[in-house]
Amino acid sequence: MRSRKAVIGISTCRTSRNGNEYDSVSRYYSEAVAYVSNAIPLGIPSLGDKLDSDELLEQIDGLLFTGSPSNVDPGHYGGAPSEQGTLHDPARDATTLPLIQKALDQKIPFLAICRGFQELNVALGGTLHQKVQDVPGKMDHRADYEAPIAERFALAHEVELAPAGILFNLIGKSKVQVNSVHAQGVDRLGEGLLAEAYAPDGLVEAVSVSGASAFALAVQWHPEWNVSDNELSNAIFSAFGEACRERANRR
Ligand SMILES: N[C@@H](CCC(=O)NCCCC(=O)O)C(=O)O
Repeated sequence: MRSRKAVIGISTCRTSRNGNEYDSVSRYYSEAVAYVSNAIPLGIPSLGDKLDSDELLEQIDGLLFTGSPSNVDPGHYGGAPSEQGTLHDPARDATTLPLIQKALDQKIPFLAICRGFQELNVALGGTLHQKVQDVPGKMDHRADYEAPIAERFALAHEVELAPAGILFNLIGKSKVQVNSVHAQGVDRLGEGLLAEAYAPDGLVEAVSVSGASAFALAVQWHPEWNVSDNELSNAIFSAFGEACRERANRR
């Protein structure tokens, strides 16, 4: 019997333009899912508790939680109120934070990237530095938003992969270069999260979920960018796609 392609739900960001509101996702995530994970990408509207997530999760084989310029509202982790003018996305928070816990409970494979990595940490009770660059001893992990996108997502610093971790086992290397487009970062790790990679300043840059029954990996950097030209990025989306395909062919 022909093996069925997996369907992978992708988080969306609520954005406003010309008085209208959109649920949007960057094409780089959709393309990485379609071309490297070899799956069907499907945007999940940020409908919060109006989304029938139980019904949705019965019809998909994996979840991708994407990056976003917006910040997780610090109210979700007991953080101080954000600086005036900070971009938030309450519709996205209300959709992804409960969905992450359901994915873990229902053993649905997921990959979380940048904001998605931070959402996983918060969903499991962890906290965030709101401005990593202002934390003594930490690097500035931001990118220049005025620069062309290829510069914004260029490789920026090294990360060290945890020995015998998921990422190390994917490529058999202990150090790799990654891009860096974030101002927030993990402060206290959420319950059950295992550090998979560290930046030179000690910031946790990737995690997995201890005892997870399905693929559950989150990275602070952007493997969807130049996914085919980067060994680790390609391995991440390939392994994620395989995990989702296995679920698809069990369903
Ligand atoms: N806003 C958070 C999360 C950062 C993040 O997801 N960056 C990727 C942005 C991609 C894009 O510009 O579309 C933080 O600053 O840490």
